[in-house]
Amino acid sequence: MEAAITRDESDYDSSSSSLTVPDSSRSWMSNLSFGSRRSSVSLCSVETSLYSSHKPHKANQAAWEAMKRLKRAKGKVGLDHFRLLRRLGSGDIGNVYLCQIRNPMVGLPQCFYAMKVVDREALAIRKKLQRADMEKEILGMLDHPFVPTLYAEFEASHYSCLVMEYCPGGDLYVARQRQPGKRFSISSAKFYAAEILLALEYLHMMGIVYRDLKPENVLVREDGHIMLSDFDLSFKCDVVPKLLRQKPNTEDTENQTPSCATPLQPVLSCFSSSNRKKKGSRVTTITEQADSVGHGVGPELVAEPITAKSKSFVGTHEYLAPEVLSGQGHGSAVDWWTLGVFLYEMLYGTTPFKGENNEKTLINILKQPLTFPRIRVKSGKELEEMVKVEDLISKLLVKNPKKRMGSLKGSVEIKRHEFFKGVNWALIRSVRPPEVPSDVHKLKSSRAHIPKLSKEERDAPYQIPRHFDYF
Ligand SMILES: Nc1ncnc2c1ncn2[C@@H]1O[C@H](COP(=O)(O)OP(=O)(O)OP(=O)(O)O)[C@@H](O)[C@H]1O
Repeated sequence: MEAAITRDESDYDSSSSSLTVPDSSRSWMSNLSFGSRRSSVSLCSVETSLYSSHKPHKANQAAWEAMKRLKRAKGKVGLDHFRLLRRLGSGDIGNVYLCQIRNPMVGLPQCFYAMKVVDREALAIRKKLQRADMEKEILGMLDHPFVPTLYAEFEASHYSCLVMEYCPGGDLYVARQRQPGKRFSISSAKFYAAEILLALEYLHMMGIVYRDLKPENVLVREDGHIMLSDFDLSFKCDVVPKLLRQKPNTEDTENQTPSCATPLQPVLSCFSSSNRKKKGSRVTTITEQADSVGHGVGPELVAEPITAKSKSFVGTHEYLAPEVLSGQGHGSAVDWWTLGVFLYEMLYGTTPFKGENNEKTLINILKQPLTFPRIRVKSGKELEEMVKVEDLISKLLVKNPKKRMGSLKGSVEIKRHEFFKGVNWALIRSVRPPEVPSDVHKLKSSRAHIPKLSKEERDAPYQIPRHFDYF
């Protein structure tokens, strides 16, 4: 139960405290609550939207098809076209609602969407508008099975609305509470960590440093696979893919000295050509292609924004990397640190440097050596797996970012670790996940469980004045 802090010095333009709250009255959409769990806060910079209507990964999805048809029929999508069903959650910058298209498309199933609604005026007062704009810009660029699809975006009055893929399975923080001893099994933790690793790999290739990995931000989709959410703390940078030549059969990635070959020309792409030309999206390869070179002995493709630097103090206390705390500048290696903290929390039910209070947690992150609690294992096989995962976590939680696993060659180094041996990276999205949300069918067939908003709110939500209670 921890709130996060933010100080901002480089990629964002304001140094205002993240916990400053305007004294204001707003409508239903601003009815935000704070501090339900560990939350994260910061500010970020505005750039033009890269929203793309070309989403190859969603080509056969009914929700995407319905949205395309709606756009074709109406010309422009707006709030009037949606029926809001209930609030799914709220965070530091907005509320998220479950919604449906008002008039279902003939021949298509009625689909659910998640609509994130941000009060632009309120955020401007709190100097957090740029965070919302950054999130919108980043979401518009994404097209990957483990990150959200932005189906539509529009403004309504002073609200900004993002219509995204809906995840009915909740988040991994809640899922962890359901596990025996509030800990995931090693195989479940491996599955989730592997999918997150692929999502981070994709983001890094797109020049996006995520910065806010924590179980609360890993949502579970209808099919049980994961979706990273919440991109308002992310930052964008340029990244140029490189081919690293390496000696054959070099298993120990830490001791390799890569030599940089000529930067790879951006010729392979799973992204739209319009995106490719824009700042921050010069990376041009697909995950599977990176996989295939990552396991061979030939040159390795590396698309890691190694030189990207930010000095913003952002994230969630227990997940902050040492270099974020020291304020000397941080880059994509923060995501590999957070992957280590995430794996630790999944397996041990707590984070590795948690102190009695936030201040002590931060000191521990900087000074305390990593230790692992003893947990009972049921078999020799499990013990073996435990040894491997602890080795991986130790390599991810190296305090010096330059020596951290992944900092040099990105995800390929981590994917090759013994713990992930046997993971079929290219086909992981076809593997049966540890849990598949069981109530999805109930949710679909029984509308009685869903609506929580009054008719008045649903019909004209932004006109209803309500108390503004951020905290
Ligand atoms: N696509 C989705 N499907 C289902 N629920 C979602 C979805 N997106 C967000 N939520 C729910 O809404 C909550 C708030 O969303 P989100 O974290 O994006 O808001 P935020 O204001 O950016 O939060 P933060 O304070 O962490 O930055 C989430 O914790 C989650 O429970």
